[in-house]
Amino acid sequence: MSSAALVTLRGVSVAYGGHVVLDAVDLTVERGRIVTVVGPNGAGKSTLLKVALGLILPDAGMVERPAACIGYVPQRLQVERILPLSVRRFLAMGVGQGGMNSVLEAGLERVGAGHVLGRQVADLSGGELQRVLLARALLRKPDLLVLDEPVGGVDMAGQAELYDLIAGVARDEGVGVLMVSHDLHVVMAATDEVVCLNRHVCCAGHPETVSRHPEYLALFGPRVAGSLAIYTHAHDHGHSADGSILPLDGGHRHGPECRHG
Ligand SMILES: Nc1ncnc2c1ncn2[C@@H]1O[C@H](COP(=O)(O)OP(=O)(O)OP(=O)(O)O)[C@@H](O)[C@H]1O
Repeated sequence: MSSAALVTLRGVSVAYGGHVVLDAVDLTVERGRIVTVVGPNGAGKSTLLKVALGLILPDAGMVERPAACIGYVPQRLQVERILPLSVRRFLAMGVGQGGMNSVLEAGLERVGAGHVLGRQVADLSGGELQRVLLARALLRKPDLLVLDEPVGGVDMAGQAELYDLIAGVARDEGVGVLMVSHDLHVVMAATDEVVCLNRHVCCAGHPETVSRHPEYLALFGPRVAGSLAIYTHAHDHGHSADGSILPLDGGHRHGPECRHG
């Protein structure tokens, strides 16, 4: 495993009741890199993220997770709708010590949701909730962000803003990002590597290369795939010529509060 790796999966397989949903999957997320997993419904994308997070143990293969702190935005939040829980409290629970109002407010401002601090989580719109979840993940100051369709329910302008924010966090703070997305058009512009998953890894690599791969074309069709190239652009994430990136200092720390500094 490279010294910049935050999480590495090798030969990971998962089956539910004898039904294989992940088959010999390899994946690495390095510091400062954005890896986006695409694939049809039921392809195993969320399962893959949960394996990377350690929430599901694989039936075969291995997972190494040297990331010190992980921020996770799940696909769906299981909030008890009748449980009174303010956004302020919800964010404070996520960051533990140091959850001062001003810090929480700044965290919300960053994702364009400064106005919801005093609201109840249950009353948020879908797009507002996604922004709050992203703010909560970022407030932890993670070195690895795991995002399962992070902009679901967010309007188009907001989606582009949030993907820009995610790209900035990777570029400027060296955070590694593992993300699932259906927003293929938008996501291509904020991705270093695309992993096309359909139980197994069909193809993986630079967005433009993947968008021309026969297996990718077979899955998504030439119409979707053809339009992707328009949205791809080169990245300047400060990688060295051989693609290697800054090494990560070790340490393995989980739990609600992993804010550094
Ligand atoms: N706990 C579980 N028990 C049994 N089957 C499961 C379980 N979780 C997921 N599955 C099945 O595993 C397969 C992969 O599910 P997963 O949620 O990983 O797919 P996905 O690619 O994220 O799908 P989507 O794009 O629809 O969110 C699906 O067929 C799903 O029904």
